[in-house]
Amino acid sequence: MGYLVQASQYIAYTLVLYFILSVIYNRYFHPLRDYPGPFLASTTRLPYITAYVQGTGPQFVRALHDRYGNVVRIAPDELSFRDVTAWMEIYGARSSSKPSLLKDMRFYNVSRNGVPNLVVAPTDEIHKRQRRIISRAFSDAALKDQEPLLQSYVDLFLDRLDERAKTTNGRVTNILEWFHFVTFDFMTEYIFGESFSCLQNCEYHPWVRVIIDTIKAWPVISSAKYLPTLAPLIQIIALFFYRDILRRRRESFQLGLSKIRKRLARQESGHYPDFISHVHASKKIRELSLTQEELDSNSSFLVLAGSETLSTSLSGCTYYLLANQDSYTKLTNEIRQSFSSLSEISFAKLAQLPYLDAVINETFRIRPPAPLGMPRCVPSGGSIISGHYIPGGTTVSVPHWASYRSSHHFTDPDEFIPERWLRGGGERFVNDNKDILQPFSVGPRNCLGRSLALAELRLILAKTLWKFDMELCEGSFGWDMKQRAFVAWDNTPLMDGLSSSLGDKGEFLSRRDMQ
Ligand code: HEM
Repeated sequence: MGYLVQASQYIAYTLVLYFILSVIYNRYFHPLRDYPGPFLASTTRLPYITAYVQGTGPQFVRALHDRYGNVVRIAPDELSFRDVTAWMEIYGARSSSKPSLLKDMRFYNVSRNGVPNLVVAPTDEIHKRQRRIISRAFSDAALKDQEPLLQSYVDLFLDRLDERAKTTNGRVTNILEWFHFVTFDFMTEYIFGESFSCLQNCEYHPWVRVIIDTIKAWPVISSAKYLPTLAPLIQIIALFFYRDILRRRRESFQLGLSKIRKRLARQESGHYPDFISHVHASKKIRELSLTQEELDSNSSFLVLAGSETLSTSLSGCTYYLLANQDSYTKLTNEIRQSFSSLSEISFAKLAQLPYLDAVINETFRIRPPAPLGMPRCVPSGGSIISGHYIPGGTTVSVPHWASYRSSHHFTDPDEFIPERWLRGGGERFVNDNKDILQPFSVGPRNCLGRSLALAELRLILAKTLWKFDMELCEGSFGWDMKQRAFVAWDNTPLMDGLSSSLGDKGEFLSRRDMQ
């Protein structure tokens, strides 16, 4: 017994000594010692991790930039850059002699089967091969094929909302859920060849639910990688708090596998070419193929990447429009004056509505779907970023939310003002640094679904605003301030119990009087 007590004392002393020595090293001897940053964040990961786990990472990084300037040390081995030039220097393509900056895998997670999908492809070679195949399913030509499928889901979404509005006498609970239903239904049909029928059943499919729930477990999984000495302890805590989510995640991955295999067993797609038909077509090109395991890990990732980001953007757009009546009136006028029936609304025509795009851009700025910086590792030999020499091994990023909410880049950064994106939008905004806004990132690993995302956002938003009048219920004002941000926003009311979340108290809808 005494031996055990003595042993644990030694372990505790060793850990304390290790901690003190690493603090001294990080502050006075580390290659990043001269970069500005607060003492604690520069010497330990704890402030960063605490903010990340609490869902306040973006605010943490913004506060540090506001205090220390455009380059700040947010953790002992990590710098955050708030400069336009840093976008290309960190994420841009580099010459063949200079390898690109790889992703910091402490932040990212591989899929359940352990096989890297596109977003975590470990080398440029694997990434390039996977991207060439998968990009065929998200090309401009593919977008044309996607339109009728998406239109049919958006029409079902409107019908369902209409029924709901009538049966609840003009009140619908939680519009966010409905955005989840339509975006996940479309994406599961496109990727798996069959939808999970959330709209049909007016409820979440368990697969969709677990994908959304898992978002808040990510920081805890990452913490174990950031703090390897505490990893066993963190894993025990994670198992305790997230046991149910982790179990459901295992099951949902299996369901994803069975869906994709079922689709593969069918040679033909349904009415429209889907993801698998594009992947099959690429097999005709020599040396282009995905292994079965790569296909498995990519398909689940694509559904998440193509749905959660969109429901976040749609709920953000809806909230900011309803909280800013001027913008809401301008946009509904633009849409209702441009189309005399729902069936006229198309991808091509929507791309010509300037105020609609201004609203979408302003929502990306004020509430980017990916709120944090996407961290990259500087290769050995170092790199020049924003005019500074950055030693190899440093993690670097441009933080979306913190950069877009900076008064260094935008006039009245916390105000929702779509006019700043319009040509001739006003003297006030001539100095806005618009190039800093890169919600889809830049370079060879930028978002593959950008065109689909924009088309889908325009279509769902425009059709909804054309058909319905909407108003925000009293309790939903300030919804945006109450959301936690992890790798994505944790904006599901049921999950985090924020009863004042958008729509949770009955957010809108009276049917627009069309007759
Ligand atoms: C508003 C909507 C969206 C936003 C803001 C967004 C944003 C992003 C960002 C910032 C990245 C880079 C991630 C990183 O550097 O680690 C990314 C990657 C990616 N996104 Fe999106 N995304 C959106 C919608 C979509 C859609 C609809 C799809 C379609 C499935 C999609 C598919 C992808 C893929 C496949 C990647 C990985 C690309 C690669 O690594 O080569 N995204 N997205």
